[in-house]
Amino acid sequence: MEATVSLNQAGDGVEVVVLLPPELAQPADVAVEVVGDDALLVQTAGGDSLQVPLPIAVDPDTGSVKLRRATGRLTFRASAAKRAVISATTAGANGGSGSNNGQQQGASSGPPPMPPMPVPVPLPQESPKEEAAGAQVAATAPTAEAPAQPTEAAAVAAAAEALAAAPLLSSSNGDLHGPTANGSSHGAAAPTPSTAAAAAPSGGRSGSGSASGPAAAALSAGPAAARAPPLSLPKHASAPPPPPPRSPGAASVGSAASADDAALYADFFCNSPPAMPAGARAAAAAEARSAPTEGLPSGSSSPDAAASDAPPPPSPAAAKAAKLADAFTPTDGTSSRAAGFSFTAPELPPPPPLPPGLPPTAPPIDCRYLAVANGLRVSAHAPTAAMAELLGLRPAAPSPAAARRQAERVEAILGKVAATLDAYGYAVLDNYISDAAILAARKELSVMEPHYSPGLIWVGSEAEAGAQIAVGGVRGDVVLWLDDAALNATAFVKDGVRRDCGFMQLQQLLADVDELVFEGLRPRLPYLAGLHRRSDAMMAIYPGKGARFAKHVDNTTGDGRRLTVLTYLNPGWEERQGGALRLFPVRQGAAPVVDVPPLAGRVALFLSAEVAHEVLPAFARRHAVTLWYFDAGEHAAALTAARVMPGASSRPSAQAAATALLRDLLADEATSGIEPTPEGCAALGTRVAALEAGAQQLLAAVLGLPSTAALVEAMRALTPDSLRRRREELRNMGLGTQHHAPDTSSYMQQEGRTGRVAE
Ligand SMILES: O=C(O)CCC(=O)C(=O)O
Ligand SMILES: [Fe+2]
Repeated sequence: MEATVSLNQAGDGVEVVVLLPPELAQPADVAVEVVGDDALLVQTAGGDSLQVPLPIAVDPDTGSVKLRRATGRLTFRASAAKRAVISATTAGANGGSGSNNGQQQGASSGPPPMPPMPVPVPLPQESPKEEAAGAQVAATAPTAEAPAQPTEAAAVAAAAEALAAAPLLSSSNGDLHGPTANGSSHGAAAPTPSTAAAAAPSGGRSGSGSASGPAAAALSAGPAAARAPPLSLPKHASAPPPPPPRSPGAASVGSAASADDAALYADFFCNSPPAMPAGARAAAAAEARSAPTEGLPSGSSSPDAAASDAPPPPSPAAAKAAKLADAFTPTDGTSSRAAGFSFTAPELPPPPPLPPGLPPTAPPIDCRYLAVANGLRVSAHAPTAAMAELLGLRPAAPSPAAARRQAERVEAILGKVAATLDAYGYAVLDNYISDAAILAARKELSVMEPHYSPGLIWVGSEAEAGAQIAVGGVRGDVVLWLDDAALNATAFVKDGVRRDCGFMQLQQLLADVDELVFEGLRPRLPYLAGLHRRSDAMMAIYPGKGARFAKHVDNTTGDGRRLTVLTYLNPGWEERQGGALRLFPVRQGAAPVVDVPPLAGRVALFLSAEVAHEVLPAFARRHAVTLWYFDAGEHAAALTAARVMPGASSRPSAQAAATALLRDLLADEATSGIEPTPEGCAALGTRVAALEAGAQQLLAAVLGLPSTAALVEAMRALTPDSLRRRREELRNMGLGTQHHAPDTSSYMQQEGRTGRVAE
């Protein structure tokens, strides 16, 4: 890449022309960030990067960058509000030559600026959210097409207008650092049966489930300032404005990048700090300093303190130690879990009512600002980024003022997410994963798609007893469990054929979600204080054709899962394609049904034991990643219970026989071998009576019967009607049934009974 730079006529903007590599397909592949106060960092998803020094100092929060795909042209503008500052700085920086001359100033190597070429380029079929990106950037600051808007109202209006116009844009004015400025090392989860055989784990990353490779660590080594003190959740004060009345039926959360939410953009991108007068800011800073900081690891400081005192950054070893300590120590909370891991499943308190003043449906929260950091880290995995680092092309840490603003902005977004989850029991985050990261992860997964298997549901009356079976009418997806070994594999073997694979981008995506949960939310919400690990990643594809997942609650038996987190990987998803996640919130005063379309980059969070949900029929291929985060105490109790399970029923043959029978018993009438006729029921009774004892024990436990004798008797007494009813119940899986096995994998492994395909 090459760049030239020139000041515009008014002196409040800079035009940067970057020649992009010809193979660059779309603007989503380019991330641009203001670094320090006077440089742009341009990075492609392929790992190329270029630092462009600017002839003027600018404010990273109020500048914007625009990219035209057709011409590979970038325009950088500083906001009108900053003009005075810019002029003054420019005068100093350029020896008083002034900035209104329009002449080329800080040109680096490369050809002269290209004239604008308004050649539209057709969008690719699966286009990422270009419209949203366009609106976003336009809302950030004035551009050549949208002149400076001095007031908040005007900025909001510009945002709304831009949403309608949606030019071809993609860029970011963002923060190099994620929510807490590091790659997470959490998520080293117990293995779960994986359908992919991880044939050749990569040596360099052995033993680590973390996605934070060396390059990522280098890129994300930011100020610890991003770690904010726990929030006292502003349930009333931060209430977003009520949404406009909606048509009856389920509320739909739409997208945070819609005109309805222009206020959010204004909040985060137009009028972000420093909006407070200097005096008020100082007072707020003093107040923040005196505020209690419990929950913070020792040695960390508030954003303000970090910014003004600029403490030296901790050594990498110290930072790693602090992070590990933080990861495994509950950071807050009043229950016994705060002191360690209790071994009794904690009772969740009854859900509180929705605080007054909040809209019945939680508005989606725009997290693009955080996604910028994610996008940059994704590209950091490429070797060229490491090379840039070595050559000193990477910018130094941002200035203290810029770091403080970044931390404040991150804090505001995370605070909003925590407050929303707290108030509603669910939250929807938009644009948390960048388009580039989504596309990259999908590409990595595409090689595995033939190896997804039908999703299983867990049936059983207790956490420790039951079976996993596939019942298409209940759950129509196919899934691929990716554990640490699979995520680190470089090849897999299936049917004797070896194929290369690699999941760097996916690992980064998972690390970003882990970071959100463990470092963004756990310290802020007492009932998440005990989160200690998460499940393996469950990749799911609903193949279209109306595939769905019936209504259910994820954790009804105290299996340890506290938070369910879904990430959607569907560029260009349209509402008419269905496939919305339908939530059934239970908070008094909240909308009882909320539909969440599976838009790319969207992350939906909800409390696993509280919020029933289903996937509405999907009429296009729908990709999702599901992660469950475990509460340490409840999880330990569930694992202990699984370990003391009696022996006979745990034999593989017993499990297989019970599963086969259950599948027949509960499957669609069309696909089951058991007819709902008197003859069919009689045959069933005979079949159950002939099963091995272990299988009978399992079935009895699954169906909630006290003994194997009771099971045989119940099966003999089954009538066509009661069989139909039982099937119907399962299809409308309600609160009494869970569909995922509790994480008993350590037990399963001891017994050598993992479901792993070892080829
Ligand atoms: O994909 C979704 O939106 C939800 C899937 C789900 O409920 C589950 O896997 O438990
Ligand atoms: Fe679920």
